Amino acid sequence: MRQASGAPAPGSGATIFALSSGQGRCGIAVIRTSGPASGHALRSLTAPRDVPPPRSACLRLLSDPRTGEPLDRALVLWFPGPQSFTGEDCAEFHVHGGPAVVSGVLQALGSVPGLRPAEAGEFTRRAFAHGKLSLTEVEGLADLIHAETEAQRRQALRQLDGELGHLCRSWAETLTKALAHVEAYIDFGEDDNLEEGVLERADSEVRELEVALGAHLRDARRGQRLRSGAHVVVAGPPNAGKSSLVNLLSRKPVSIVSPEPGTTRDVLETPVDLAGFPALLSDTAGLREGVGPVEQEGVRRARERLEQADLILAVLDASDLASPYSCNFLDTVVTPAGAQSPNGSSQRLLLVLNKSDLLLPGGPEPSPDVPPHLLLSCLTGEGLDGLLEALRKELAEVCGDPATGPPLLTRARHQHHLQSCLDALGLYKQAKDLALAAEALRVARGHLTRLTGGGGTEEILDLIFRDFCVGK
Ligand SMILES: Nc1nc2c(ncn2[C@@H]2O[C@H](COP(=O)(O)OP(=O)(O)OP(=O)(O)O)[C@@H](O)[C@H]2O)c(=O)[nH]1
Ligand SMILES: [K+]
Ligand SMILES: [Mg+2]
Repeated sequence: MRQASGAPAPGSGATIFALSSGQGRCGIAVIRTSGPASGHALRSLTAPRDVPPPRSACLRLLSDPRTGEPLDRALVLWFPGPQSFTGEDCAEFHVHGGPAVVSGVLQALGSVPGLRPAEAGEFTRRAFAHGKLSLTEVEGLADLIHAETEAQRRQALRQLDGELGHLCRSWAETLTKALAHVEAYIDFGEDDNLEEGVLERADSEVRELEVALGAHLRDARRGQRLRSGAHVVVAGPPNAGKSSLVNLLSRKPVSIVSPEPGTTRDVLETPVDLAGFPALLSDTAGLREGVGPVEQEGVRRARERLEQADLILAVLDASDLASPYSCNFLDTVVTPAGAQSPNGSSQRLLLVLNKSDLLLPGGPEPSPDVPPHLLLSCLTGEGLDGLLEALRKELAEVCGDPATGPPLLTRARHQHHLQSCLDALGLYKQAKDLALAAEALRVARGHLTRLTGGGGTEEILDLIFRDFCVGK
């Protein structure tokens, strides 16, 4: 059973209607209604004037109830509540997608007593209010509508399927059990009939939960990257072909390419779908010292951007590996990235040797002492498939792979509640008496419940539903 939210949908009672498919000329447009007058609206617009059997499409003539003027011949569907998306009586009109038909049907619906146009996200908000969707599922639905890459779509579908919600509810159950043990001890502590070791059991449940929450919080950055894009920074010495690579990966001429070293100076950012993952790709100035002030500023910005990168795409000219610029780049960027930092993490980096077309066919390996790398020619496109496959693997690490990994925390809100839950568990461990310990467990459980939407405040609901379009 899902948790129904405490908050009723604003204005529930009215029957709402909206165009649910996209705006503009299209083959079929879907208009839907939700609320108690849906059946009446169906009967008012259609001939014959009966509601069709539940959940099956029927062809009907639609006409304006005020004038009797025919509007369209359309498929209509009847979803009596509670077995509908919102949980209320719903009707759908699948009309021909011309603007005149759509506006005619919308105006006709507006003339039916008890009907009014829906606000943004109002259908979903009603579904939430009737316990059809939890808050994390609502967020999954919003993400699904906005998903632009395959990985985002998978992640959103998993969240819509309720995975994160299930996990939170199972964690909340663990806390309920621990709380029951503590309360039993408070009530019957002196009683001989009480099983041995109840408090120890509560302690060990809390410890296991702390480990699970900690692991998810460490993963939180990945879920957010998957929602908003990983930062991939293309860097290398001048003229290595960085801008050529950015243009190749983004499939458009984002950056100026020229034989002149020092062409790119500013950091140029472009959002791209990289092997199914969302990324923000940055082109940067070629790294070299001893040049004019403008280029030097470009180099400073490039270095700054490198520090913030989730993944560095390091580019060298395969035919120019022995040059001082190439050697310096290997020493100052590529080699340090491979080394582990004191906190155990290492900077992710893919090394690409570009301009492979300039190497002699069948010639020797360009440089056996260069760290692991991929060969590529931006000119001929050779090696691009291998690079995309390598990027897919790296980005699956950076963003988390929605095909296999645990459900990700995609929003700061999720992270906040899990962290607060963990903080409350810390208070449980320090509690000086059992009453305080029990209270800490209640606070911890409250955060898990709020994550899935139980007792959500109006402001949070407004924030989440604001992302939706009208008709959803
Ligand atoms: N033969 C060959 N030439 C390439 C290849 N990729 C890029 N070039 C050429 O190399 C030159 C430099 O390319 P850019 O993409 O401007 O290099 P960059 O690293 O962005 O250069 P800066 O912004 O000046 O640091 C241009 O003349 C490109 O046409 C390649 O795969 N093979
Ligand atoms: K150049
Ligand atoms: Mg460039």
